[in-house]
Amino acid sequence: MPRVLVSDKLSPTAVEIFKQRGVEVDYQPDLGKDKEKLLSIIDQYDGLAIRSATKATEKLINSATNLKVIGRAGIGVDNVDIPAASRRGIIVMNTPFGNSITTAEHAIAMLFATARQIPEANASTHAGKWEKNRFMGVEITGKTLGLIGCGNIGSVVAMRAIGLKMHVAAFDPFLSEERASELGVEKVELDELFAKADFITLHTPLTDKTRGIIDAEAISKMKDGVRIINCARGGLVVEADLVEALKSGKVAGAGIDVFEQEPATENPLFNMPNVVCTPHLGASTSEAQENVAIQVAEQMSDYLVKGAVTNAINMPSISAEEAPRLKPFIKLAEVLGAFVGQVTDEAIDEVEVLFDGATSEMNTKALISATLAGLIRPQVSDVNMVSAPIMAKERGVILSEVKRDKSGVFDGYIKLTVKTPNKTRTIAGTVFSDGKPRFIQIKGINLDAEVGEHMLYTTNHDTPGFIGMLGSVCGKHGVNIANFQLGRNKPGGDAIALLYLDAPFPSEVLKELVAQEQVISAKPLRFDIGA
Ligand SMILES: NC(=O)c1ccc[n+]([C@@H]2O[C@H](COP(=O)([O-])OP(=O)(O)OC[C@H]3O[C@@H](n4cnc5c(N)ncnc54)[C@H](O)[C@@H]3O)[C@@H](O)[C@H]2O)c1
Ligand SMILES: O=C(O)[C@H](O)COP(=O)(O)O
Repeated sequence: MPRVLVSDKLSPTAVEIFKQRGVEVDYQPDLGKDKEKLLSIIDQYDGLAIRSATKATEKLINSATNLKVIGRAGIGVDNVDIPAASRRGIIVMNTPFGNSITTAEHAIAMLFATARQIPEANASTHAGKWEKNRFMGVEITGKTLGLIGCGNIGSVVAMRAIGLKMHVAAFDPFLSEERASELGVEKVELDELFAKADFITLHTPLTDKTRGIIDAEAISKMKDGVRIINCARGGLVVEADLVEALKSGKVAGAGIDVFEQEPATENPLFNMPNVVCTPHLGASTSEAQENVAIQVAEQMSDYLVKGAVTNAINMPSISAEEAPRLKPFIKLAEVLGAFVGQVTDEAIDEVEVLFDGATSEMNTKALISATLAGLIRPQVSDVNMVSAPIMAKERGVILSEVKRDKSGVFDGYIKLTVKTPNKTRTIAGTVFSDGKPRFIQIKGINLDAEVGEHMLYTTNHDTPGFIGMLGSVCGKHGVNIANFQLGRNKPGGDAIALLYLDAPFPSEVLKELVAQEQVISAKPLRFDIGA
């Protein structure tokens, strides 16, 4: 039974779902803060469920020798070293929608809080001061909200702000004009947003492009008395620059939920006038926490138990419905890759995967990942569908995908073409009704070969006596042949043989075989044909 560690606080519903779906679960909600303890036990788990407190660093990931999936109950995955996870073949999944409304509402709450200085007025009133003249606010009706990042959360913020009679100017390089007009926002460039916004709210991920997007220079382009809200990620706003702008009065207020360093127990923004701070509470409502906990537990269980992939950052999705149908084709794609990977001993320049007929309607991204995994595994054993595309890219492999309508007798098949500096190799295969992969063409030569764990592939001259010679060499050394497939391009031309064996082909027999005049090459192959 797969084992999952929950190392941050999650709704108890998640634990129930894991159990119901056949996953053993270890709920240790404070472990995320105890790096050393987490490091010492992480190798015991197949899955790790986290929020933002657990830092899935390269060190942790490299110690997680059994880990297959990291599930983030929330949106931001900047606390996970995704390249490190991908290199180790670990899927990273998040829950991209479960807390978006809640977070958008927090941003709107910050908008009001900074417009009317509600936290300070509240504290003053509780202190019995009745400072009615001290807290003069601003209306938000008719004001311009500058929205940086108009994705899931930004869009909800925009809709709420429009409902509050604000004008919304949005900067998001990936926002189309159609989507902008559908939302009723004005699509603008960043400098235009800075120039016209009375309030600015951030809703982008933290990336190299967005880090420090609000710094002293950006602030200098803003209206005097602007108010800035950050409920996305610490690091988007340069805190030291914001402090200076608040001191000078250029910025009239700020609502900050996320900080450069978290947990933020000390920060120059603390106790500044009209700076409203919350401890990364954007997603903290009972509704959102229930949503993300249920979703992450379902997604992780589906992956660990059924192989379904949903909302993965580093792997194409495979729905629970398509997983059973796709599984034999994933196996096919892997064995096609594995065949070429085992007969190739030089660098791979180009890979083309052709999907014919029914296979072209399938999840070809997942099938390509599986093909690449099979192709690379003979060189790098620790590779899977997650890490293979990255490894191929790192090695400069040019990848192309071709889809075409049914073109032959098979409902659908996959054909792999691999180019190396000196050779182009092709192999095609399909899945028969028994759910097992078959090789149907090698080097353009048709055949119908069942795929076995142990095989022998030979290329030879098409001359009489080859079959007898091969049979007698095998027989002499006790090599039992379960199945034997032959093919040739033309009489007397290039021929191939593919033998399905009961055991690995002995290396000493291989020497005897390749010494035969008719044999051009002989290569023992091994395929993982397990479930
Ligand atoms: N405070 C919290 O508790 C909390 C809760 C949930 C999410 N978040 C954070 O909110 C952020 C946004 O979440 P989302 O669900 O809306 O993500 P999303 O992916 O749906 O939207 C992000 C948007 O940012 C845009 N973007 C990317 N680079 C940009 C750039 N350089 N300039 C402008 N826009 C850019 C993208 O095109 C996208 O539309 C994430 O970083 C997430 O971690 C915080
Ligand atoms: O990215 C997110 O989903 C938020 O930052 C929420 O973080 P949390 O799960 O730690 O509250």
